[in-house]
Amino acid sequence: METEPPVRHPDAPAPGTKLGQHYSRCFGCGDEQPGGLRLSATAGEGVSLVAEFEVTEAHEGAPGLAHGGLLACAFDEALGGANAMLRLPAVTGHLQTDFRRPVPVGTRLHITAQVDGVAGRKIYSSAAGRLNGPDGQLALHARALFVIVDVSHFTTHGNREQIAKLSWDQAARDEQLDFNP
Ligand SMILES: CCCCCCCCCC(=O)SCCNC(=O)CCNC(=O)[C@H](O)C(C)(C)COP(=O)(O)OP(=O)(O)OC[C@H]1O[C@@H](n2cnc3c(N)ncnc32)[C@H](O)[C@@H]1OP(=O)(O)O
Repeated sequence: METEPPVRHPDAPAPGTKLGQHYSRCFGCGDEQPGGLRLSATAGEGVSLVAEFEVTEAHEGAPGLAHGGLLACAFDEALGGANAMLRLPAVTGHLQTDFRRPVPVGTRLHITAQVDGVAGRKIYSSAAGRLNGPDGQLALHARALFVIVDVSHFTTHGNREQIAKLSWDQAARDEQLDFNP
């Protein structure tokens, strides 16, 4: 697949900027979602971000170990967040996760996510997850394809009332995402 290098949007949040939750009920980042991951993300260099979340008992699969599906969710969220550097609304088309090491409850999972290339509406991304910090043991690796969509994707298929409550302009002022409700 021929891709173009991703181009960081001139209005993308500066490296080091903490990205706010894009929707308070988002399972990945929202603070009003019981048992949610509450993943916090920071803009990285280029078209990338760094994200972290703490694995709790709410995220267990086997006793004391994270559920793989929830870990994949964290990667979906982090990889989706990297699209903020392009400032293009996009949804996950394909997500592939390699689970290399178990992730115990109490781990702070450190994720680096980046956009690798763009081909038309297709955004190709990858991410790595390490245990308890950027120098920790590699536990997961993921690749994803996001497809750029019009905002009408969300208003047509989603909850229009909830979407109307989102303050898109305020979000933009706060340098948060103004898409992917
Ligand atoms: C800080 C946080 C920031 C925000 C984080 C958000 C994280 C969460 C992100 C999500 O979880 S989004 C929710 C999960 N994803 C979805 O619900 C998407 C459901 N799927 C769809 O709505 C449609 O299938 C989709 C919009 C993805 C594509 O439909 P379209 O009719 O618009 O496009 P089309 O099917 O023509 O595909 C466009 C291109 O993408 C390709 N494509 C689409 N899906 C693909 C797929 N699954 N695998 C490979 N290629 C795929 C397709 O082949 C085509 O390639 P070409 O341009 O080369 O012809």
